[in-house]
Amino acid sequence: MPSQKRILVLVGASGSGKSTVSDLLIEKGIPKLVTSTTRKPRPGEVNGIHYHFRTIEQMTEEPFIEQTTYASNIYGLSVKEVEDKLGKYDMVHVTLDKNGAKVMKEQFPEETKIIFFKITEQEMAERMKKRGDSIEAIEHRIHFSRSTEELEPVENTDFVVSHGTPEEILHQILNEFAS
Ligand SMILES: Nc1nc2c(ncn2[C@@H]2O[C@H](COP(=O)(O)OP(=O)(O)O)[C@@H](O)[C@H]2O)c(=O)[nH]1
Ligand SMILES: Nc1ncnc2c1ncn2[C@@H]1O[C@H](COP(=O)(O)OP(=O)(O)O)[C@@H](O)[C@H]1O
Repeated sequence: MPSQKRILVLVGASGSGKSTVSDLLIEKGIPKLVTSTTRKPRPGEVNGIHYHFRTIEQMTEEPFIEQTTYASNIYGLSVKEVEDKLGKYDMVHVTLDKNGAKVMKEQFPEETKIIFFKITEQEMAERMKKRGDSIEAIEHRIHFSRSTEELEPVENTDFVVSHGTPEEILHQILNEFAS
């Protein structure tokens, strides 16, 4: 029998709107798989809600489905997070880079739906500026996304979102996957 469970994987460059849409999905009752990172919290980010903020040592202390290094920080999705939330809910979402999306498609081929947030380099810079990122952080991220072709859709993308307000994008996603 086909699995009824769904994992919506949000992928896109820095500033493409993943976190904004993630917050709206949570409001709609579609919980987030909270990943772990060694990155420092941004203003307003809460430990356990936006990320589990960890030291490098702590990233070796539990099993992970996958880990990636992105712009000099380590990120990872723990086995516990997936087991706990997928056990409780039919649909969850998670924000990952392209490496993480690939692993999820391999590990959970039936459940995983990859949603790619398309954005131009100019929009990316403007959005990060609006979010309050420093010039150094913006330049570092842009350089990184050029070198990793992050602005190009990832392999096995199921759905591409590009234009619209965060609310419009939310509705596109719900129409596609929550009906
Ligand atoms: N593979 C993988 N990627 C992650 C994980 N957690 C977050 N990411 C991705 O890491 C990248 C950097 O995230 P973040 O530092 O929050 O920066 P942002 O994209 O500017 O919001 C984004 O592409 C996230 O989707 C994870 O556990 N595994
Ligand atoms: N669809 C959108 N249109 C215009 N601005 C947006 C949109 N989505 C997000 N933003 C703004 O762009 C900035 C970066 O968004 P964010 O969700 O933090 O991106 P990401 O998580 O992909 O790095 C924020 O200031 C946010 O308010």
